[in-house]
Amino acid sequence: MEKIIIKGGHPLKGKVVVEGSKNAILPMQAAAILAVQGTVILNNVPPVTDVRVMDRLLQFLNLKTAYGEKERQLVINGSFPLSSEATYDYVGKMRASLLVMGPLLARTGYVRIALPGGCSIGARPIDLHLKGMEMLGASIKQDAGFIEASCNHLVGTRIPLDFPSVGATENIMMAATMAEGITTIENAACEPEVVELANLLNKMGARVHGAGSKVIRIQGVYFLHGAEYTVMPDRIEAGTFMMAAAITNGDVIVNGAVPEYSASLIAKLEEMGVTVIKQANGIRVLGTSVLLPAAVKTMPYPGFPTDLQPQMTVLQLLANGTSTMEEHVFEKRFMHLEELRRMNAHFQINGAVATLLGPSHFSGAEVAATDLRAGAALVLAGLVAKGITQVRQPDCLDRGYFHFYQKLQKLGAQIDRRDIEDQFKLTPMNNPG
Ligand SMILES: CC(=O)N[C@H]1[C@@H](OP(=O)(O)OP(=O)(O)OC[C@H]2O[C@@H](n3ccc(=O)[nH]c3=O)[C@H](O)[C@@H]2O)O[C@H](CO)[C@@H](O)[C@@H]1O
Ligand SMILES: C=C(OP(=O)(O)O)C(=O)O
Repeated sequence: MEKIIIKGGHPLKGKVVVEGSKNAILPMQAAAILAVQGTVILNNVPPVTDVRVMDRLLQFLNLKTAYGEKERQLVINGSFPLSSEATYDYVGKMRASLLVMGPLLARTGYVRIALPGGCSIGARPIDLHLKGMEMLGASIKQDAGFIEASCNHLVGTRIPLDFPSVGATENIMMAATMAEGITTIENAACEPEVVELANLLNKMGARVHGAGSKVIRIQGVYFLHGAEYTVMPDRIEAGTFMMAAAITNGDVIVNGAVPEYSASLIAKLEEMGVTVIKQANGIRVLGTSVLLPAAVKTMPYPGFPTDLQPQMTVLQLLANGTSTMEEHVFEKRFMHLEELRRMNAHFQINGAVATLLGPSHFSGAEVAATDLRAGAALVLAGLVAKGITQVRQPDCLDRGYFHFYQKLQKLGAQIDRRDIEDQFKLTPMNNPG
């Protein structure tokens, strides 16, 4: 069984380079479905698992994809007749597979996609995606674990979202690029990754206006073509390293981190006594021996990102006093805290609010990563824990971090990833003895 093993107590020092944003790349890969001519070339694409799963799904749909001549370059050619079915093999592995729905519907008029289930951070319904497709004129059927959407052609309309869902905004935006007339998405998600997708779509010939604001207006066009795009740096990876520097009382330059995208995190770090210096190509973070408590609420952008919530709770647990974390995006995103309890964390959870009773003195323990960011939080805790921490299910981290432990090693962390034999094995039921 693979584990990440960490010996805590080493301040991080040096420079780390941030990869391209996973959450920007995934919808861009899906957007390549819309290009009936030419290729979509994406630069700054790390080979994290989620990107590879989306790549396999595109191949399954009959797009031709390849890593390009340049490092971290992905080339996608969708100018072939496409298949329109995404099976549970893909959707079950990664919820973002749902992002092929809008583009496939726009391009082929039909899509059959397995229903994504809930996951370890929440139920994650897809009603807003479906409502958007329906309002554009698709008829939706649900049967045998699949959603089927079909249309003669899509027609632009006004689509108010009950919640500024990132995925629904992206899916509807992609579907609307080739709809007849104008689509207006109201209460749209304002995340930088949505802006990135709009920029790529516009390079492909779409007419998307207002991305990054609450109202996005899409004027439909007849067809989209290939384009080349360099993806923005991953603000969640950047934030994770900024917090790793802060908790270890380190001094780290996070190269590629964009202050504007990390503004809510920077504000909280400064409130907690951490020094944050904005530089030309990144952000330098200098830790402190005493972290101050803080109250944090996750919110859609530009609020504090839910994808940095588990990592932030580690800082709050270490702070000198009581902090609170309110999770307003996903209803089950405190599972990492139960794992941190094994490491001596003290907290109470009441619905969406976690009260973090600092200062916790972490002691190394064996813990399990329940999802990507939970895994990152456990590794961060391991960096400051007394003794050895072992994090099970490290493949969760591979979904969105490339060379995570190697980058920490380079910054001076005592960390490794090893295959350790499982001592507990049951004989299969059908083969007793
Ligand atoms: C691949 C990707 O970009 N993933 C990000 C994306 O996920 P994702 O796009 O899935 O997140 P959403 O913004 O859609 O979800 C936010 C909230 O809206 C709810 N909801 C969403 C859709 C819907 O049809 N109905 C509904 O109720 C969800 O259950 C959740 O409670 O944004 C999240 C919020 O910033 C991030 O944590 C994820 O890392
Ligand atoms: C929740 C995340 O991703 P996804 O939406 O793909 O599950 C994440 O990146 O933290």
